[in-house]
Amino acid sequence: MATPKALILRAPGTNCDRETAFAFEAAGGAAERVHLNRLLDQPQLAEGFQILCLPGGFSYGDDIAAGRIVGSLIRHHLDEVLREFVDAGKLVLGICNGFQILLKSGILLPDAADGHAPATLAWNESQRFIDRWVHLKTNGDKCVFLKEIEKMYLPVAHAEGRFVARCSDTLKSLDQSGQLSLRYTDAAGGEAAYPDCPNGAQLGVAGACDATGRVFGLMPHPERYLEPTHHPRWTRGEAGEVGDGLKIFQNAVQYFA
Ligand SMILES: NC(=O)CC[C@H](N)C(=O)O
Repeated sequence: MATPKALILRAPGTNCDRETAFAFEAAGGAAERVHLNRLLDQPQLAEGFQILCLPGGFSYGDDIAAGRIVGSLIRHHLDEVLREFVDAGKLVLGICNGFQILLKSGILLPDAADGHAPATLAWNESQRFIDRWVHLKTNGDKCVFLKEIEKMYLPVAHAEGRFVARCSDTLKSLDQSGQLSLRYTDAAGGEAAYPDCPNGAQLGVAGACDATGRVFGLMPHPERYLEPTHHPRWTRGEAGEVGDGLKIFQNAVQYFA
């Protein structure tokens, strides 16, 4: 098949779109940055892409709540197009602000029958923006982006990253269905307390996927660790031969091989 193409959706305040396009290209794909207004104007543009990626940043200044404004625009104007995109077997990835948008739009976890979202990303328990590197482990094999990944070391940078489910039953059912696919750990791979879990997320959830495993959102930034020199202690020989984040983009591109 031709080289898979990723649509990198940017909005006012997005600031990781170039790095994310670079990551898809480094993984062997093609990428195009498309402004949200263009997609609102011409939703059929999405048809020419196999992957939709919502990159990190502060879309609309994180006003109201991080991801809320783009999430609402998607809900009201692009819901059908994105549902068709997913139903066609394509992939959707949301990184940090993108994960916030995916949850707030209802694209990742559809609203319950009463119209409420099953989960959200709330303010960090510390009430502060946290910028640090974290240890992660995958949970189950549902998520296509995490294929053959067991653990990763990646940076986080967010203020609203605390994964909270609506109630304990919802949390349990998401867990049982394997959708809570990425978790913070301590350096030894065990359960993470603050600051290994930077935000107080329930069950240490750092990333979650939809029921198909083809829509995935995560708080850490895989596009910030593609090359060994991105590692904070690479001069001490602590980096691997490739950055841990690259595999996520490779999995997405190779999904269409
Ligand atoms: N790095 C980002 O994407 C920023 C995330 C988000 N705007 C927050 O601070 O919660």
